[in-house]
Amino acid sequence: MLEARQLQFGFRSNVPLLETLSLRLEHGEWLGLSGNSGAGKSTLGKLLAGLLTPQHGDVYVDNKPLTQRGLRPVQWLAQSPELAVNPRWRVGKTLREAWTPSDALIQDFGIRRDWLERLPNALSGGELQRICVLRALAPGVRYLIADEISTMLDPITQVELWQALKQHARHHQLGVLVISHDAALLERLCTRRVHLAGGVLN
Ligand SMILES: Nc1ncnc2c1ncn2[C@@H]1O[C@H](COP(=O)(O)OP(=O)(O)OP(=O)(O)O)[C@@H](O)[C@H]1O
Repeated sequence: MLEARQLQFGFRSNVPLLETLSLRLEHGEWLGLSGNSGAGKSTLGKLLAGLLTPQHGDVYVDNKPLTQRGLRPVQWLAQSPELAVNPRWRVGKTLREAWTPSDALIQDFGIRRDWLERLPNALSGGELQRICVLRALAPGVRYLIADEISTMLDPITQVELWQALKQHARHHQLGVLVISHDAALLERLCTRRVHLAGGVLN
C-alpha cells in the first residue's frame, strides 16, 4: 500500500497548501484525484513520489518509509513529457536508461521502433508521452502518479494509452493515482475518487 500519513506541506512554510492530509492507495487500485486548478494535486503527487519532502508527516510504501535512494517505487508522470527527458539524448537511450521493455510492450503502447532513433524534439507530444509512460514501468515500480498525462492526446490515442496502462497495471498489480480535471475520465478509469480542496481530501 502507498500511504500518506498526516502530510503537511506549503511552499512557504507559514502558508500550508496541504493540511494533515492522509491517503491510501492499494496494490492494483486505480484512485482518481480531482480538484480545482492550484488546489495542490501535482504537489501531492510529487510528495507521494518523493520529489518533494513534507514539512510534517510521512509517505510509506508497503509499510516502509519512502527513501530517496535507488529506483523510485513511486513514479510521477507529468503532463509535459518534454520537460522529463534529456533533449540531447535519442529517446531510445532515455528509455533504456530506465529499463529494456519487451517488443510486445513497446507495441502495446503504440511506439514505433524508428521513434527510438530520434531526438525528443522530433516526436509529437503524444508520441513522447507514450515513451515517458513506458519508461516509468521499470521492474520494481509499484505505484504510478499519472498527472494529467493524456490531456494533450487525441481521443483515440488517449484510449490506446489508458488501455495499455490498464493491462500492464493489472498484470503487475500496480497502484495508480490518476490526477485529472476530467470527471468522465476519472469515472471511467477509477474505482474510487477523492477531491482536494482547501488542503484536505474529501
Ligand atoms: N515550486 C513552487 N514554488 C512556489 N509555489 C508553487 C510551486 N509549485 C507550485 N506552487 C503553487 O502551489 C499551488 C498548487 O500547485 P499545484 O501545481 O500542486 O496545483 P494543481 O492542483 O496541480 O493545479 P493544476 O490543476 O492547475 O495543475 C499553486 O498555487 C502553485 O502556484
